[in-house]
Amino acid sequence: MDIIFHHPTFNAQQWIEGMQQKLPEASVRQWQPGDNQPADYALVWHPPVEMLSGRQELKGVFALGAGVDSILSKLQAHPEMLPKGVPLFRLEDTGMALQMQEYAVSQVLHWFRRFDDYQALKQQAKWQPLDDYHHENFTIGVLGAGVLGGKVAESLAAWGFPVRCWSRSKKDYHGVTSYAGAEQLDEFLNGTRVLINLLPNTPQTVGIINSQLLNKLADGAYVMNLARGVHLIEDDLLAALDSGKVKSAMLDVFAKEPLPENSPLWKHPRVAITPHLAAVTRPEEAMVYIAKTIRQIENGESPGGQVSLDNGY
Ligand SMILES: NC(=O)C1=CN([C@@H]2O[C@H](COP(=O)(O)OP(=O)(O)OC[C@H]3O[C@@H](n4cnc5c(N)ncnc54)[C@H](OP(=O)(O)O)[C@@H]3O)[C@@H](O)[C@H]2O)C=CC1
Ligand SMILES: O=C(O)C(=O)CO
Repeated sequence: MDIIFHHPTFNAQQWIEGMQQKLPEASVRQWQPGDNQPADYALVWHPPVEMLSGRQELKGVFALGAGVDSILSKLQAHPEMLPKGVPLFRLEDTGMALQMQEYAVSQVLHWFRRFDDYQALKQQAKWQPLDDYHHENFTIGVLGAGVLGGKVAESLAAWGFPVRCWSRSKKDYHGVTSYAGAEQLDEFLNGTRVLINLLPNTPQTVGIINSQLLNKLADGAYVMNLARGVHLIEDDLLAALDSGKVKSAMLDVFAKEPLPENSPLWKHPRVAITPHLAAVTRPEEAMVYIAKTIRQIENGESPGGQVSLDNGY
């Protein structure tokens, strides 16, 4: 079995040795330009077109992340990159759900306990107890209720918040009210105080967090974007912050990354920023998952994690 690997920043040696150890029968190599020797599987992130083009012999391509938008958009321009019938897999959880839970829970508690307000008061050397917020007025809405969104929603429900989620199909997550489809989006938004985005980037979800949507949230809402920058119209968020409709935002992803130095988001006192690291690929967990999936394919089983090219995620 031959496996080729390409990632612009990961330590290739670590991946080659790790995969080799998990699949001793495999021969794993870092793909180099000009290498068109046969391969059974490809592990990739931002793959060059020529790495995958015409490789009809592949039994599977593994994206080394959860979101496959960058690969799918490249495929639009270069359909030959994924020969017909070759399945594309992505990482399902592999340690990312826990990271997303840590990120979301810590920030929700930060807002709920009004640490943002106390930080602002501290700047003015003001000792001033504020009114408590109450769980019943702190409804959390998670846009996108898949592998990551579902777990984030459940972890917040465990803290006693009313939690709802929105997805294409109905869900049955513990302590979480499920809304599904475009026809239930308004109902989902109505009363949502904290909006957390964990949708995939698809033609249906681009620009979904815009002024129309923000205006449907509860007054003084909070917005957390953990999915993709293109989901959020940054100017609309800034307008909603300035009008007071949105009280604060925590953003991990941006329309342009790295976020340009002249972006007004950097200086906004009620916007917090992290550089796209809400959940990163954990090599060990990812390799265990990929090796397990390869074994399932080799045994003629149908593994999970296959991307639907029709749905775009
Ligand atoms: N900031 C970061 O560091 C990271 C960001 N991400 C981002 O998080 C995203 C989510 O990951 P993951 O949870 O694994 O993805 P999943 O595919 O498991 O979940 C996607 C969810 O979105 C829902 N959805 C998709 N399209 C629509 C639509 N048009 N209307 C309503 N709901 C929709 C799906 O509904 P249904 O369940 O019904 O299909 C599903 O619940 C990734 O695509 C990636 O962009 C991921 C990792 C790290
Ligand atoms: O896995 C993903 O989709 C990511 O965004 C990782 O940073």
